[in-house]
Amino acid sequence: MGKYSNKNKKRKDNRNGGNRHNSNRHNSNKNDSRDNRNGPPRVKEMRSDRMVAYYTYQNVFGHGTKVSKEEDRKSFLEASCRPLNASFRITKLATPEFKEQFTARMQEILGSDGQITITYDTPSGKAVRKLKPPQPIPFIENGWMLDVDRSTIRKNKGLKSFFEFLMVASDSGLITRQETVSMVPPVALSIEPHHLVLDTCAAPGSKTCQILENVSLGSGWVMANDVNVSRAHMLVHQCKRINSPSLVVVTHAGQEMPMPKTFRNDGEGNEGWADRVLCDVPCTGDGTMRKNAGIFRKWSVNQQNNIHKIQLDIALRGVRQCKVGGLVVYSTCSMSPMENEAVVAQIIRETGYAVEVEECRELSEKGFSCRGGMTTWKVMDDRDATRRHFGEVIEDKPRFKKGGWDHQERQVKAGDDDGGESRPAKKAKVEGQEGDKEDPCGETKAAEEAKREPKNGKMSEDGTYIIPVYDDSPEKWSSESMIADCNKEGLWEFKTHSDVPSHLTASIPKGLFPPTPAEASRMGLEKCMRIMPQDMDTGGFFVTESSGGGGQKDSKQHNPNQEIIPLSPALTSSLVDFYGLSGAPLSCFFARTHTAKGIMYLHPSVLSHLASDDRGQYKLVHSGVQVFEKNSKNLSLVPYRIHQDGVRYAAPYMNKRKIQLSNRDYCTLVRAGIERKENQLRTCMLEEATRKELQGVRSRMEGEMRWDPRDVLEEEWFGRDRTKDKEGKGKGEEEEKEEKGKEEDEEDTKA
Ligand SMILES: C[S@@+](CC[C@H](N)C(=O)[O-])C[C@H]1O[C@@H](n2cnc3c(N)ncnc32)[C@H](O)[C@@H]1O
Repeated sequence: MGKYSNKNKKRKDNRNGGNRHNSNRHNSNKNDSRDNRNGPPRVKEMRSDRMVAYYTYQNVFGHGTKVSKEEDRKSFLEASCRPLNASFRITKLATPEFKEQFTARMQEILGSDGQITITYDTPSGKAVRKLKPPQPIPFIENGWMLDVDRSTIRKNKGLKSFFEFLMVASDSGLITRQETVSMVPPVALSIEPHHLVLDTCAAPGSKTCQILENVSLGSGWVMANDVNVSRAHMLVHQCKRINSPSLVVVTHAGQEMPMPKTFRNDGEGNEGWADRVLCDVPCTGDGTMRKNAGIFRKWSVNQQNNIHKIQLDIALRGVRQCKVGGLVVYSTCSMSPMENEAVVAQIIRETGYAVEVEECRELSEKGFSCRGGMTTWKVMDDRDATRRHFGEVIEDKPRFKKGGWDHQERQVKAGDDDGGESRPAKKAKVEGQEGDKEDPCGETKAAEEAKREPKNGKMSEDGTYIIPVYDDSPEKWSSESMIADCNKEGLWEFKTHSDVPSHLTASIPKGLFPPTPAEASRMGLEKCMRIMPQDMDTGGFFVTESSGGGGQKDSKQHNPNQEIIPLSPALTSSLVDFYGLSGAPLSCFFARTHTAKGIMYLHPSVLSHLASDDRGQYKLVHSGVQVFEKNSKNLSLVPYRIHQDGVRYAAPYMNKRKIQLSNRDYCTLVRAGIERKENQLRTCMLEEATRKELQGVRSRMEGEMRWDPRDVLEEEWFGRDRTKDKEGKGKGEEEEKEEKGKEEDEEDTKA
């Protein structure tokens, strides 16, 4: 009881704005968490005074909405502290029947209003809430939003069957669990089936999948890139659910994406190759605070300033790859103008206004609610970050004097980072400036660390979190007061670029500053789309659609790393003979290694694009869909067998080794497979009834093919009679049984 009272007291303090700078705050949260094992649930405050002071002074609250800035800030704080509701899309590739059945089943499980209740923690113990039915997302085709967050779906017993149902549908590739705002950029790209699309920062790949669904049914294709090789493999894994030959995955720094010769800017042409380019760039991610509660604590202005340059370079390279007249979408999950409007403004400047911000009608016509972009903002520096890094500053006067840096004030005294010795600070090593410059994981360190914080998904909206309250009196909204609040949090403004001390000009370049009124009137930044958490009950997000392309010189080259190996004529003709392939696009079949373990199929126009890469610049991570697989087992009957991933690209051309299974027989095979897997059995150990059914299927298959698949295949490929072989070696009964079991295993796998 005592512990609980303390927490209540703390809550009260916080509500009154007390204890803001308590350095033990995070430790006490840890204790809360420990106490929670036996006592009442933990109460945690979601608060970043620095972040609120910064966005208040940036005029983010009240911008682009009819609501007053006070109300807007309140609803922002209220929404930010609530766990993010889960959402998903039924993919474009799903049949209308599936969509119908899926929706009906989902509604059956979740029921109408109030059928399912969930239990959650409040400061006074457990409480129960009725779940509202899932709602369609009006601006996303087949998009659905649930009335519960992901973590609760996973953990709540009442939602177990729904969770399992979702997982099965998701594993089958027919639905994609994806955050609502993350579905927006692919829609803004207005992709048509014939489009060639470049996704510059693609991992883990939810947007790539969405794009791929749109081009997979046409002649278009997607090049998905990510600088981080292991994340690029995650992307391959994610996209495997779609199994499309229209995807190629490469790994490059987005700002150095190679440009094949045909499209190179050699002074004559200025054309790019992509119809659509998505630059969903790495960012500080403060819009994801509803998923990553730690964002509140780790939030930093310097991270935003530092990441601006890389975002700009990736976007400029994306623009260069885009055909003139194509569309480039730039997006982040950050709310900061430094990572958003400032990048867009600089793209426009650097391309000599060749790029124009477009209005995205497709979204606005479908009830999509967002705010326009900002046309002006404040450039600030987190002075506390410098102090935190070096230890206490001896002379605690304003250090950034107009026109320069006061060297006297760079003396620091003993601090954690300095080994206890007083010495001059290391040059320009300010938090986030070096180490955080390019984070291979796609997020700044703060965003990464924030993920390790407790998720707010565990909490409910009804009081478990304390929503921070700020003084809303008119004088608190005056410029002076807002600046004072920022300064108190260590944030200092640079009015112009000439105020920036020389050691900070790398992280605070001229391009970070807002446009002049004349520039702003030409830039159209108000057509950018700012999504605040309170607008549509989502995360925070920023999207800009712009037209135009070209405008940048081609630069660096990469080492050749080709992985596309044409098949030998002998291998091709044996495949053609064996499977009776007729009319198949054989030139699109290739291997990735010289041992040709897998035979892949890639869309012809992707192949021709890669062929135009005369210098072998593309570093390929993945290309095409596997159609055949080398059969390496001892008892192999078929040197190359059909691979499940690419069966639909080979089957239409096969005139041999193909039979039509009845639905009943198909179900028998699947059921036997499940039974075998669940009980970890071999086929010969299955229930008698199942074995009999399987025998029936086998004889019907053999009847349809008019030969025993095993004997004929073995004779064809190995020129020997299997029965004689067995007799000749005089195998024992046990050995034969074992072998038969293995063969049956293989047969089942093939089926
Ligand atoms: C915001 S995430 C992209 C999310 C992705 N578009 C999706 O929908 O799943 C940013 C990605 O950019 C990658 N990245 C970071 N720096 C990069 C760079 N210089 N060039 C290309 N990709 C980069 C990161 O590895 C990360 O996967």
